[in-house]
Amino acid sequence: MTADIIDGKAFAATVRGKVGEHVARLKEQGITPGLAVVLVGEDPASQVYVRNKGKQTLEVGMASFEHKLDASTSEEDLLALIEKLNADPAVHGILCQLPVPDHINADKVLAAIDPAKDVDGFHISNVGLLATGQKAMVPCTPLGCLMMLRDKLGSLSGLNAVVVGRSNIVGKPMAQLLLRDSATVTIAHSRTKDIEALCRTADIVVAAVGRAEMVSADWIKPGATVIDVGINRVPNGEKTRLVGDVDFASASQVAGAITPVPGGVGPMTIACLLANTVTACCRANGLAEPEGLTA
Ligand SMILES: Nc1nc(=O)c2c([nH]1)NC[C@@H]1CN(c3ccc(C(=O)N[C@@H](CCC(=O)O)C(=O)O)cc3)C=[N+]21
Repeated sequence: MTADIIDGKAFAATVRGKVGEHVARLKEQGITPGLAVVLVGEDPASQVYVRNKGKQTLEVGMASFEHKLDASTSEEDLLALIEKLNADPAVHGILCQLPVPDHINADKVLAAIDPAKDVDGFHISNVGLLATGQKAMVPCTPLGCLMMLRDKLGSLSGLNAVVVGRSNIVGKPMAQLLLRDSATVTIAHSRTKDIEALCRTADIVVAAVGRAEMVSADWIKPGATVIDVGINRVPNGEKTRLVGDVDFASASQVAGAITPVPGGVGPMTIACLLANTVTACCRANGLAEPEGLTA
């Protein structure tokens, strides 16, 4: 059997289409959603992201505010910029690219962002709201994964889900979202005993460990749905290529459905960032939330 390939690129285009329609409606009322992205230094993964994001923000009709700061920028100056963006009524979403340089405390930066403008969903207020089942801003990557899972499987109720990876950005919020959809959720990580056997019990595997091609066919239950969050650049002759945390060639022989890298979760992450910005804008203006774009 070979798996269905979940086309994240096409799915993301559909999400962006919906975002664009909402933006057009907001503009008729004199409101233009605005997204501010702050990038400190020159992390290569972040640069890829910023490049794609800036283009797509404008394509859906939103305002884009990019702040590229030198790697030597002080924490104080960064916090001052965030305060300015918090107070700016044209800015509905603020994202500070992670990682930030070592001399800046990332937790402090995330805590400074107005939770209502926190389109990354990383502020502890939003983390707590999500964990307690209240209205939150939901992190973009897990939100994109959830949209693809719901689209593929319909209901997730009662399914066994294993999330490989326990990061604050992906693993933990992904587990919260799966739990909210009534899946039976296990979070696996580097200390998990017999991780392969555990994964083989899963109807849904979400791989978010940051290790190239770690999850192979013998980790996968036949017919399972596999979501690959990994973005790993590996040598490929003279050049490099992008691979996920899943060994796609082998896993796709066993899985029922699988996301590719590139073209899977990555494009959905950016689409969900745009979706979150529209959601934040609607909430800020006391308007109904955009349908089909929230968790
Ligand atoms: N505060 C914050 N929030 C983030 O969400 C965040 C961040 N910081 N820092 C960096 C990482 C990285 N990230 C990516 C998102 C999409 C692609 C993406 O679109 N990837 C394409 C491939 C791009 C290529 O060809 O290189 C794909 O998977 O198809 C990549 C990387 C978001 N991040």
